Amino acid sequence: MNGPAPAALALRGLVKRFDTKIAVSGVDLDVPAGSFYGLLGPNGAGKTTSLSMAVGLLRPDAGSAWVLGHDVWASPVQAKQLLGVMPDGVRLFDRLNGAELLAYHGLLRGMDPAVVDQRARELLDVLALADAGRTLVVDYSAGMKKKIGLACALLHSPRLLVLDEPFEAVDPVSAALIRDILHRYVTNGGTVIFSSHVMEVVERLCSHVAILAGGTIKRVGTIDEVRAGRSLEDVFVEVVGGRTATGEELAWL
Ligand SMILES: Nc1ncnc2c1ncn2[C@@H]1O[C@H](COP(=O)(O)OP(=O)(O)OP(=O)(O)O)[C@@H](O)[C@H]1O
Repeated sequence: MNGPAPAALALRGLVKRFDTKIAVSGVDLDVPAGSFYGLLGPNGAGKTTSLSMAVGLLRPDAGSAWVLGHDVWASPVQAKQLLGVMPDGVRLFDRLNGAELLAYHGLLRGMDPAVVDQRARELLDVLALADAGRTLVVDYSAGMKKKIGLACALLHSPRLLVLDEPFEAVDPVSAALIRDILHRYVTNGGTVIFSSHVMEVVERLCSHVAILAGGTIKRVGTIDEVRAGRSLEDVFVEVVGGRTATGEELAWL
């Protein structure tokens, strides 16, 4: 291939409107291959909407998304082969147990059943889900659902992982486990982008960060570029704009 290697994920002019609400209003982003990318933003910033459009789960009103040079909407099969996704909320076939869910994912992707079986066992073991045995995913705790979602995203060994709030509702031990797995994945050449509200997680893990607020990217770059000698939290609060209680409110409380 000539020219520079394509970004692992490139977003151009993504727009999404829900009725009168403009959730995302022109998001451009380049996630370099091999980066660990944090997408920070307050509640309602448009993180889930942007990531859903980026991976082919939600059709944009305008704009486009490419995964390693493949247009997600024009060439979905090529793009999705390279992509592992952990969506927000529970979009899992949850009337299956963990092993069945992974088998189902693997077979949907056309993987060799023996490979699926071996990888599923390893993933359940590493993510400490093997003990859940025949428990249905619907009966998993919130943290266990995050972990089985991550296992589904990793099963086919994708080049790019897109994770919506992977650390939410996860206990510290499981969070450390997920961090280790993602760190190893990036060290071995993978690329991760994940959304979060948690500065420390992003500051600790990520090489790059984008701050999204009100449906647009407000800051973007390497962690050091965005921090510019300050804490990420200070930059975030400045960008997003804080609201402080004056003491007048909630006087009845
Ligand atoms: N299906 C929908 N219908 C109507 N409005 C929606 C829909 N999905 C999202 N929105 C609105 O779009 C905006 C962005 O939502 P989004 O879920 O992308 O934010 P977010 O940054 O992921 O927030 P959070 O951190 O709280 O998960 C919000 O105002 C939300 O109410």
